[in-house]
Amino acid sequence: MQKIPATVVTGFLGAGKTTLIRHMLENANGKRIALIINEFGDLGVDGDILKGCGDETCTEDDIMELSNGCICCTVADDFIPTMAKLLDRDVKPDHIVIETSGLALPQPLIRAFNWPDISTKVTVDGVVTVVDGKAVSEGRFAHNVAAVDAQRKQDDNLDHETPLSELFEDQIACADMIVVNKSDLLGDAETDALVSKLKADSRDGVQVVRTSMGKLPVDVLLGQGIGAEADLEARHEVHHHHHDHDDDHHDDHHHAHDHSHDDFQSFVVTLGEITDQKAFAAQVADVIRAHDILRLKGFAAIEGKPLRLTLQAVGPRVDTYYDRPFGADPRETRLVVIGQAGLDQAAIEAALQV
Ligand SMILES: Nc1nc2c(ncn2[C@@H]2O[C@H](COP(=O)(O)OP(=O)(O)OP(=O)(O)O)[C@@H](O)[C@H]2O)c(=O)[nH]1
Repeated sequence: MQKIPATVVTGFLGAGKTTLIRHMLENANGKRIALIINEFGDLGVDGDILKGCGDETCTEDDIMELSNGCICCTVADDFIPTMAKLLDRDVKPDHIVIETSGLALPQPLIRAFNWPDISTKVTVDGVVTVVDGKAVSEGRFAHNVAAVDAQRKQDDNLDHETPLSELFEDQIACADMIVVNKSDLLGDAETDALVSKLKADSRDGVQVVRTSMGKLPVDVLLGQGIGAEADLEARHEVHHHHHDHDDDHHDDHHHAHDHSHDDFQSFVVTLGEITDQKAFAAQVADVIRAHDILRLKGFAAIEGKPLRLTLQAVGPRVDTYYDRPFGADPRETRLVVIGQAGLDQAAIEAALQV
């Protein structure tokens, strides 16, 4: 049986998690997504917002709420039974998305995926950390710090002393993908600076993407294939020494401008038959690295092979396997390339030629 992939979405109150999840549900292309939401008392209205989205592929039954506070302290009482219920259903979800409050460390939640009944059925596809680009670049980390503190006080299991900056570091340390949201409130230069800083502060290979209103293509958000539960060691808290941001933000005017262009772009590259499968996979990995491509996937026609070679790349990790004969499809190589807007399509096409 194939394991169901689960994506963990974390980030402070107001970073844009619910907005991102809603966008994902509205663009799920028939993928059946189940949601587990970690609500905090009265403050959370996410469940209601999401239930109101009315998407056929995500009915009310597909949304489960955890209401006992801090997810990492209630794993055994709340999270595991909820997960077990979800996995017992006749119609299994294609993907599970777990929205956490972002105040608890994500690490204990990921560890829970190693529990006996869970580990054979689900795998952590990836941890997505949503950040409020505006608040982080101003050194505040959350839009409404008082609201975050109030949320914290509601739960006795959470320590009330750790500064937000440290909780933020833990979210970054645990992330497989960092979404810099609210880029509409930042200038391009500020967004660039934040993206570079977060790339430098995160583990190797972590994708940092920018967007606004959580408009991340579902193909970029889901299907990272990380298997985070087997990779806990890499997610230990890192204690970076952040420089003080205090000097950076007297310049407080909003650079809100209209990003009429999309944040992401995708195009198809068509090639002929490939002679050397291994060399081609290596070439694809090089192109992905050189051009910061987020996803690349498709089918390749390999000389002398009747089956199509499926190619799936997340960042520079390229997976290949033969799936089925070409049948009526033309024997050619077709690859979909997905990245942030501004990809150099001509250069990428040229670099993929064999
Ligand atoms: N300007 C701007 N506002 C945004 C963006 N994304 C979300 N918002 C707004 O920010 C507020 C918080 O967004 P949510 O999606 O509810 O944030 P959240 O992380 O789910 O917060 P909680 O679920 O309450 O923890 C909402 O009013 C959103 O409309 C963005 O990219 N730009």
